[in-house]
Amino acid sequence: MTDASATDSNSDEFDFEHTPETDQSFENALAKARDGARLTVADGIELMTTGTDVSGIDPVRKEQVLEAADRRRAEVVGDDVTFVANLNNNVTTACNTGCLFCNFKNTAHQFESDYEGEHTGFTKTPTESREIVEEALETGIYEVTSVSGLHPAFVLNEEHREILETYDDPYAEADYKPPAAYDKDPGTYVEQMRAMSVGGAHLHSMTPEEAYHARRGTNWSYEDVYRELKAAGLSSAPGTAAEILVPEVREVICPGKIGTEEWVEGMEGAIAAGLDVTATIMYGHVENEAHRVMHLKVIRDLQDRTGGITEFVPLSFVHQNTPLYDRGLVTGGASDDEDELMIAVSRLFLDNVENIQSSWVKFGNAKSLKLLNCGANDFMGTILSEEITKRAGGGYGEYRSFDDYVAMVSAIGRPPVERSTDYRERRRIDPDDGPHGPTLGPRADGTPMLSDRPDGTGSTAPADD
Ligand SMILES: C[S@@+](CC[C@H](N)C(=O)[O-])C[C@H]1O[C@@H](n2cnc3c(N)ncnc32)[C@H](O)[C@@H]1O
Ligand SMILES: Nc1c(NC[C@H](O)[C@H](O)[C@H](O)CO)[nH]c(=O)[nH]c1=O
Ligand SMILES: N[C@@H](Cc1ccc(O)cc1)C(=O)O
Ligand code: SF4
Repeated sequence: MTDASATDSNSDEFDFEHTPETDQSFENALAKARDGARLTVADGIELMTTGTDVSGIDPVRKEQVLEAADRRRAEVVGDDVTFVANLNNNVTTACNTGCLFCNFKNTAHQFESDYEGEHTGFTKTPTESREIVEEALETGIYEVTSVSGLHPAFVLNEEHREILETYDDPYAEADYKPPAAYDKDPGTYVEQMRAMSVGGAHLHSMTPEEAYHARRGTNWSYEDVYRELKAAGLSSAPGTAAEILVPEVREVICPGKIGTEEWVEGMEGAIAAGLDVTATIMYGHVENEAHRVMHLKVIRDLQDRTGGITEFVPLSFVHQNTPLYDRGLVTGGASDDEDELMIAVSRLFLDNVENIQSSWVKFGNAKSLKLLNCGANDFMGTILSEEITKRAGGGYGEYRSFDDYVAMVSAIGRPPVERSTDYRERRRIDPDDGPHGPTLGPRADGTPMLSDRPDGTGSTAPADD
């Protein structure tokens, strides 16, 4: 068996049980993919590696996989390229979980009132979150995505706080410290949900990891927690915190995070509470292709059981400023070939998930457009602000206007389509009838976004590539 692993990491060091080796042949796997047959994990590994019988990525085979995925995309969702008018609002960077791929967080002790050093993190009160959303609503956005660090003062509600305060040593036992210990109070999760679900905006928030934090130290079910959040204004939940849903990889990159089974339990709880969810994979670090496909299997099984996943988002690891890179555990992120195959095999393997996203914040304009021809059909959203990728060293900017979107999508000959978060509402945009602005939200009247940004940057996307 040759080394078919293409990941730019020192993965030999990890001595993983799962390696990209199969008894299947690439040709068989490709034939099954072309026929629309359900793929096994072995099939997926063959496609992801372009065959475990060859070393590295075979360019001819890669094109065959991409073509099969592009064709499947056209059959399943047609040619439309969808995107959403949204705002990203991260509430706090305080977090003690210590994931080694993450440079978004700042350890929470730095936020304590008596801390004397400097740090670059932030916490927003519910009132501040509301003001940020209110201001963004004026640009026509109709979705707020909010993911945050697990601040020790964050609790679901006052009842949760009372339970945590009964512990002898709440910080050691349940990562809880009262707001009085900190410079700034993030309030409760319920208060933040109420604050951000203003003006008819769709609130997309509370990853399974955040939901875990919102029930820590209690025996509450994920479903009950998500019900409470939904009653406070939550509309759907992001399936991040997934990273790679294989225990031997999580042990290396995020030993402090919930495990694979608990992530699945969290997602099922959200769906049982009546929320749509998304699902993600964060790849291109220490994992190999077998892990990537095993992850896809976890997602496909979850979708078979629930039908609750609206989209799948492959997030390519941004390595520059992360502990994984600093400590020499990886030497870079995924290659272009790996990004293309990740999107294509997601499309082919996830036969029960309609929408596959190409994320410009991770790939930049040129590559994310290419990926729309490798199996992806969704092109993310305007976001207006971005901290996670930026702090990790990503350089593709923090927003795209509708004019940017229409220009980019038209340039590859596909129809630009504005969508709601749940994909139920759609509007095809006439590229010749500009300037373009969102129309689906309560305050979205078609006025172009970002024409009067306070920093004067206007609506031009950064020239990233
Ligand atoms: C930063 S966390 C915030 C929400 C919450 N703390 C959690 O972990 O679910 C959101 C996601 O960002 C992604 N992320 C973090 N650092 C990244 C990096 N360097 N490259 C790519 N994605 C990253 C991970 O997939 C992570 O689950
Ligand atoms: N809403 C989407 C985002 N938002 C930005 C993220 O919250 C985040 O900052 C970053 O992606 C961290 O991994 N990003 C997407 O890639 N896709 C979305 O739909
Ligand atoms: N990792 C990102 C990206 C993302 C957000 C929302 C999604 O539905 C999908 C992906 C986040 O946690 O915010
Ligand atoms: S990924 Fe989330 S949980 Fe992990 S350190 Fe970053 S903010 Fe904290």
